[in-house]
Amino acid sequence: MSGSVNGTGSTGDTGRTRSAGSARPDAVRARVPAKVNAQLAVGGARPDGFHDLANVFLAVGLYDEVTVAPGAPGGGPVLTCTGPDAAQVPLDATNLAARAAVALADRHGIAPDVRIHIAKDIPVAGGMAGGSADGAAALLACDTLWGLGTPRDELLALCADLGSDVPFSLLGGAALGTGRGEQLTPLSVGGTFHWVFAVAEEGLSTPRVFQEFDRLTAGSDVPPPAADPALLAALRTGDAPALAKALANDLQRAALSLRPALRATLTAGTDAGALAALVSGSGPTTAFLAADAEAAHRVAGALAASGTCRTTRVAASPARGATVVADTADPAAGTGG
Ligand SMILES: C[C@](O)(CO)[C@H](O)COP(=O)(O)OP(=O)(O)OC[C@H]1O[C@@H](n2ccc(N)nc2=O)[C@H](O)[C@@H]1O
Ligand SMILES: Nc1ncnc2c1ncn2[C@@H]1O[C@H](COP(=O)(O)OP(=O)(O)OP(=O)(O)O)[C@@H](O)[C@H]1O
Repeated sequence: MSGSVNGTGSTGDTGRTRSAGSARPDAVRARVPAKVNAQLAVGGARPDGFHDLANVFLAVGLYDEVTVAPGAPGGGPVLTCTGPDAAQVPLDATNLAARAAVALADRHGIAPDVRIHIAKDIPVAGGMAGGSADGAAALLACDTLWGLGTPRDELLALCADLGSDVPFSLLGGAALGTGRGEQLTPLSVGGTFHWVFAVAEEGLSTPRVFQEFDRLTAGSDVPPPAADPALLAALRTGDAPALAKALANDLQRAALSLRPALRATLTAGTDAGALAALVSGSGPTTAFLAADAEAAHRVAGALAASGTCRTTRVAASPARGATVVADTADPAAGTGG
């Protein structure tokens, strides 16, 4: 699939365009992980429509790869995407990877003429920050392609403008997100956690799930969100059974209200021996913490056989944030996917 996006500053606006350096690579590929929310504490709706969060992000080893290469002058970002869910990925200006390229180019006064290929392995609209991941990866890859050397804190600020989950996709590892989730404090993780993800037949819209949260909590006192010290200690010590006890997602009730069938998936995973089961972020992907890698594969097999999900994935955490994995020196870094 491919699509053309005419981004800001891409239509021959030479007054704002400068050469961004000489020794630039022909193509740059960045790898970026999905996330699971070990804790998602949600406060009441703010005047701007967002919700304050205490969001304990954990990057998991399921990856998209975003490759960028110079595009036709004046053409703006042109997108292609491959992978099992590629048909659900928009290839126009709304794609977070295209928005990231345009935002970075605008910041530096250059033209966002770039070909962007997304090799998508993260489930789409699954509460695993797949679009956010592509935004962070495209930002990093374009920064390298264009030789800009944008400081890390500026990249993180650009990420925050793109979406609440995007800064964490750049950072990776584990972090507490406050504000709307974009203000990050890195957390230490003392071991490897093994997860199974059950991917649902159809995605859920994140704004729709927050709306349902508001509907379900209307008239009740929503306490200010706070990170659970027991959960942070479990992460720090790499204690899977303790983490299992502390996992919590305030959006779970809303996701289950919109998609009651997810209850059967959660039950199938715990019946199969998962230490804990919860909805991942806004869902509908469900996440299962397993005692070790072998147990994770057992739980995945049982979930697949249960008929309560479309597919299952096994992944470990923590994982590195968006990382450049290849540039022009690697001929495999082309955009053909
Ligand atoms: C559910 C999570 O994935 C948990 O990590 C995130 O909070 C969602 O992050 P995201 O997809 O990057 O969301 P954004 O693109 O920033 O916002 C999409 C929509 O989700 C709702 N939203 C998002 C984040 C937040 N803290 N409060 C909200 O109410 C708003 O309706 C917003 O318009
Ligand atoms: N690069 C992208 N990949 C996937 N979806 C994208 C992308 N850019 C924009 N979108 C749009 O974003 C919507 C949400 O997709 P995404 O995979 O990011 O959901 P999500 O994982 O539930 O997000 P989050 O966990 O951050 O709330 C999709 O339905 C799609 O229309």
